[in-house]
Amino acid sequence: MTQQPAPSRTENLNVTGFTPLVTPHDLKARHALTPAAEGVVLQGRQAAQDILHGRDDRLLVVVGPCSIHDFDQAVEYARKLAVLREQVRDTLEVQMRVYVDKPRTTIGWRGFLLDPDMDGSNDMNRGLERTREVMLKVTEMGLPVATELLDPFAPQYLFDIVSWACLGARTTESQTHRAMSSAVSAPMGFKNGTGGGIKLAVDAIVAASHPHAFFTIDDDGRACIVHTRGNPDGHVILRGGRNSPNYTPNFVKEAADLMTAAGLTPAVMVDCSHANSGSDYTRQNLIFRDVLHQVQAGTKALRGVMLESNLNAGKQSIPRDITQLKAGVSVTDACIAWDETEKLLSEADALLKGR
Ligand SMILES: O=C[C@H](O)[C@H](O)COP(=O)(O)O
Ligand SMILES: C=C(OP(=O)(O)O)C(=O)O
Repeated sequence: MTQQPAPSRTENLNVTGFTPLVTPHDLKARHALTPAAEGVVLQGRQAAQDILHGRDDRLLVVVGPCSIHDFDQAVEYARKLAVLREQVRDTLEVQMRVYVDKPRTTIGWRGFLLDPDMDGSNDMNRGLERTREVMLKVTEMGLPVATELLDPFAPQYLFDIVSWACLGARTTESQTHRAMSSAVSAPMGFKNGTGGGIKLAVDAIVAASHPHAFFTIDDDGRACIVHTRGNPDGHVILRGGRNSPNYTPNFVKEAADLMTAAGLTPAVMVDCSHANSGSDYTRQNLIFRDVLHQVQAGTKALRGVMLESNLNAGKQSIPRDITQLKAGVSVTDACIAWDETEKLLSEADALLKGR
């Protein structure tokens, strides 16, 4: 039940209501991590850590929809990706983008976690429930879950299921998000800023690798101070900037050099979408192939690649009547289709086997 704020002349002037949220404990009790799912989470984290620290020379591939908006379609995608993951596992560690909390340039739909009914009702209790269910389902198929860390309380509800996480271009410089990253149990990628700044991503990795204390909630939903150890598994994600893409060898070297200068093991992932593709999904394959050639040429710092992919290609705007949505098509950034995804990952596998 949403409650109106108490009348005051100085606070809550722009607040229209407070709705209680389920506690992390209750949600996890209803949708518990099974031993099989826990095994997948731990193996996914270990594989990503080994790749990022150079103990495993496979390529970490974070691939999947720009955003999840339909439970069944996400599961259908995961079913296909789980099969492909097994086929290419000698050369690629494939993890699925299960992105549910979307940062926006200005305004727009905020994702399955915050508005699962896509109608502005913002039923976040249902969003938490459905997100936990979909993440568990994907993991139980043997597929590690990769996601973006955005809402400050969301990790308490979901991150026991996450194998890899990242800070997006709009939050890499945020103190709150850097401190939150220091608590995350999974390896974390840090995107360069929307302006193209790579140094700020390296600064974020350094910040997140140190202990912090910050405001959050505990498992019982009580406000608390959390004290963290620091996250030792940070890496840079090059996603392009306002003025140019940044997937080419000179930018990969710049990122690696900045990491080395900061005392970090150089570890770089290239995002084939966003400003690297100029948001044109038909260009993702060009960037992906360029990354493969850099890896093949021996660029050790290049350890990962990200693709935005869905069942079907392109994107659609969200219609007023959501029953009119086209199945398997992104409602945020445009994605490559499943067939192209399968082709690109198989091609990468064949190429890297020949190394
Ligand atoms: O990946 C998604 C988008 O690039 C990011 O969330 C910003 O989206 P917007 O510019 O459509 O708001
Ligand atoms: C929002 C995303 O990317 P970026 O932060 O690079 O815009 C994303 O990967 O979904």
